[in-house]
Amino acid sequence: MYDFVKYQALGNDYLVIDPQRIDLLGLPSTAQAARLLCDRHFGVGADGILLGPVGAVRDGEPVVLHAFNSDGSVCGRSANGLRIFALYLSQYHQGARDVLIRTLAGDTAVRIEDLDEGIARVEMGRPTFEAADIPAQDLPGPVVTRPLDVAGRQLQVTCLNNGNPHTVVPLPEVSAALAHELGPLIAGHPAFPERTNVQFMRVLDRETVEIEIWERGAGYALASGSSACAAASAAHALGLVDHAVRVRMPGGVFETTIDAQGAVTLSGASEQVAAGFLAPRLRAHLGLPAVPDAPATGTPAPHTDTSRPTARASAARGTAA
Ligand SMILES: N[C@H](CCC[C@H](N)C(=O)O)C(=O)O
Repeated sequence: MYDFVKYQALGNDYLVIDPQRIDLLGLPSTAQAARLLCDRHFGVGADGILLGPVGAVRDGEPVVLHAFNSDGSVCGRSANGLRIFALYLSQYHQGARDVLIRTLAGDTAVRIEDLDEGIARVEMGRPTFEAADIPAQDLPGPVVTRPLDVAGRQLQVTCLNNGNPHTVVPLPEVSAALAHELGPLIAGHPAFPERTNVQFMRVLDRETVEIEIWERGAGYALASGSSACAAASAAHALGLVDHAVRVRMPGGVFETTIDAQGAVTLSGASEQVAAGFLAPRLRAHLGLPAVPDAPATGTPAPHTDTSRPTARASAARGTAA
């Protein structure tokens, strides 16, 4: 069993860690350990960690997943994380094509549509725009087109919660520079007591939006599943798009659908990019016990896992375009 398996979905990367191998929740500081593992200079590097399955996997019962952002904070529900975790289950745990995953934000159904291409669909349900549920304060709910002062600029924002909080800022032009400039100010704005993910959105036509993302707890992101869903939901609530919305991000394109009740699904590819072991010194630094099959000096350990992954998303960038 590996210490971690790394996946990416349009450039949004996650480490999947089996708690039986690395008991992150049992460490004195889970947040600190998650932060170090996600650190791109001193650790392995990722936008977040998917820790699961937590507890036994039983037929007919949801599989429990805990997720962390790269700053060590807890991530309620990650749409890419769920799709990646479903793929991981099918590659390493003989998971079914349809799986129900239990997150802190509730149970979510994921279907693997094409294992070879790594394509999975996640049912994100109906978001809430109510201020109390986002949570957002001093923005009377529903928070649709409300003014928000950000560093002397008055922006019109639409906020929602689809498992985690999002603030969508429709603008005539969006850019990575703008996301870096305003993203952290909105994510940490006092109006959002639990912080917020931020999407700067340009609506291109009734089926297409373009977003730049600043993720709560992870910063600038090339793509994000729940952000794509949030942008589609906000554009739909504003009457700017119809029921099938293509969301373009720097990392590529996701397809979303919104049903008559407002429930959102997202489909797209993800792929495994690496699997490996932590060096013994890093394990020790994290407070983890040594394991017999980890490579001691950087020499790869013999591969003992027979369930070799088969799925690869071909040309993940722009696959769903
Ligand atoms: N990348 C994730 C979203 C992470 C959300 C996280 N930043 C939080 O709000 O805790 C996704 O694909 O949905």
